[in-house]
Amino acid sequence: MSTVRAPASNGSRVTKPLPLSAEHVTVTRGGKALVDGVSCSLRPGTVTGILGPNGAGKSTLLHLLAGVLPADSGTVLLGNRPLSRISTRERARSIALVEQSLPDDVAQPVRGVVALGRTPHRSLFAADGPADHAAVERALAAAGARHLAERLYPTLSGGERQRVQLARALAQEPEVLLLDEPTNHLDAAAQLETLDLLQGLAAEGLAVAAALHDINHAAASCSHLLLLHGGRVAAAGPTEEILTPELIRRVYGVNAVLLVHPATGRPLVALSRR
Ligand SMILES: Nc1ncnc2c1ncn2[C@@H]1O[C@H](COP(=O)(O)OP(=O)(O)OP(=O)(O)O)[C@@H](O)[C@H]1O
Repeated sequence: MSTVRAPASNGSRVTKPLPLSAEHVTVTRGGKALVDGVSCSLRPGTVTGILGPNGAGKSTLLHLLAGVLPADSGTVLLGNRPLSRISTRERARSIALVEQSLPDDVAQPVRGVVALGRTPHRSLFAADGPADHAAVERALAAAGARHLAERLYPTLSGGERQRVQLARALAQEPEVLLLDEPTNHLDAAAQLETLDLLQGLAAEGLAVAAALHDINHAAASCSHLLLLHGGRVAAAGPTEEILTPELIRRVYGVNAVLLVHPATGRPLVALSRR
């Protein structure tokens, strides 16, 4: 992937990025709370790792934060405005979501798929303008997908589709980037590149949150963690303050030894069943 070019690098954003926060949000299905009274805040300049075992509520929380799933109770706020009172189009100019399951029925060349990210910035029937083309090229480069631009999307591998969906989200030029398991499908080098990209985007002012299964990916690259367990917040805060063997044992039911990565100085977790 090439050097990060932040979505704001064209100078088009003049307003200060806004935090996205959830206040006591709950979603219930069939009498079960999938997300149960969760409060959290994603601040500009941070990368929050959303962790938790299978079924903990990570994807559901991301959908709530993206505004694609309404809460049964509680509120999601962009700045101080409830997301429920912001139009879909305006919301899509501020918040981008990269889903866990990647669409496979998009019979378009990759550049066209990435250009879908420009939809909220264009008037209804207008063609893409020079600013749209530039944003698409920047996004392709940042996501390491420029070499795929002429390919037909359905012919791509899972990892290649992952990069393209990330590029589509970047082309949206969001203030808040939400990702559901963004390192899924990716090889080791591409995983690290993606995590670096997320840190780079945060450094340039975005609020980034990613649901992750790899605790070491989160420990290495997230400034903040939100651990979910049974739909509730088990712990939240700066990574180095809250990541402890006790917390990992409580949430995942496995033993952990907390080390320091010899090359990066970041926390490194060695897991074992006993
Ligand atoms: N529409 C639904 N109706 C009933 N239960 C649902 C529905 N959608 C999700 N669930 C359940 O809600 C819980 C939380 O799901 P969610 O996908 O948010 O978890 P997750 O932490 O992202 O899991 P994973 O790590 O496996 O992707 C799971 O137990 C899931 O089976």
